[in-house]
Amino acid sequence: MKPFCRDTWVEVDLDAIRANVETFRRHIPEKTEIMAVVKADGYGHGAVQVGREALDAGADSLAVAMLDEAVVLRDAGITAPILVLGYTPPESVGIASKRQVELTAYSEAWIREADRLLRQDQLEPVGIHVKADTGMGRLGVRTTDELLGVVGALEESDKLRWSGLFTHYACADEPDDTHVRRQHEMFQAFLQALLASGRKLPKVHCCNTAAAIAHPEWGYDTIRLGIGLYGLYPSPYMKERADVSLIPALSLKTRIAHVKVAEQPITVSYGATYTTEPNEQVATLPIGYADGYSRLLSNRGTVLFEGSRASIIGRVCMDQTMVRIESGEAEVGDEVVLYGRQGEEEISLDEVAALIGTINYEVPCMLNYRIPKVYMRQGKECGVFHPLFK
Ligand SMILES: Cc1ncc(COP(=O)(O)O)cc1O
Repeated sequence: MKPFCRDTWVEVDLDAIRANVETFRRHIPEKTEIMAVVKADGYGHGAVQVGREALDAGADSLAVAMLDEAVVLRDAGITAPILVLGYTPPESVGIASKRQVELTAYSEAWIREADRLLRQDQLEPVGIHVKADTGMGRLGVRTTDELLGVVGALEESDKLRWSGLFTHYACADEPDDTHVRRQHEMFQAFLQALLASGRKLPKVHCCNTAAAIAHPEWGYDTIRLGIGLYGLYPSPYMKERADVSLIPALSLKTRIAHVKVAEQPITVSYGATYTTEPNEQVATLPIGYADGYSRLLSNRGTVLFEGSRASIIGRVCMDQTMVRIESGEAEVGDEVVLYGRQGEEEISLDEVAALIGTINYEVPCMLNYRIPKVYMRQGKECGVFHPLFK
């Protein structure tokens, strides 16, 4: 008995996750570790399941965006090092201490407040990765003086351990490498300033997927592997370079809920924006924009039925989508692929992203709590997780 009642599901191929980790393991220097980035519920693939698979496949640590995501991983029994990449309010530092999760910091005031709270509550020390803003314009120290001030404040605290130093590249996935090289030079200058001050460096990291592909020699102590872990390339340019061969891990599937043949023309969906030709086969699929399947695909997207494309007709609804079956006889219960492969055909996340005017990162992240995740290994189901029932 399936643990879910609507025949729409995400399928995650854990063999692909494993293969992608192994691909990057071979691509980067032997001394460089892999930090698997599983924020945003594993880019929509399931943070716990993907995190476990990545660690088992050779990743050394995990990274998330916020402390809450780290707590979910700890509650699931994951004991590997976890770094929170984003901002954590200082009043939450006690949770990081109790769950032994490392945090990102870049402000002296934050360091001093976090130190005060940890001392006040007599809690265990917390590992801190100092972030440098070398050109992302998001979080981080921007000058050597700021950096030395933050590191100095950490050294004065016996409740905060200086565990890392990192930066994030804004344009590593672009053909023109001027910006990323300028960022890397600035990061190297920060490292030199710290060494010149007589300090030993903690764990140093700067590479996201794109930088890891294009500049594996910049790996330092670890890369932060996000989109590549899921078998997706950071940009069309990076896909063309093809320095590494990645296997997409996610498919989105459903089963036909209703079929009709419109002998006479009928209009389809809200706004009656589509009128059928005589005798068109119209199938209704139990998925809509409330699942994170974009309404921008209305009258534009396609799905796969019996290995062929079927066009989305009319507007994508909150819970349902209609398609025109172009070949074959559709029946209720027949499987349809919305993202992924069926036979020789494939609807990639890159294609869907281009259709709706975004990047491949966003497409799986949009899929939400209403869609259960089915995990596959060697072509067989090995687990199901339904956020609705957790
Ligand atoms: C700070 C930080 N680091 C790393 C990543 C992963 O990037 P990719 O998904 O492009 O690999 C994201 C991020 O926000």
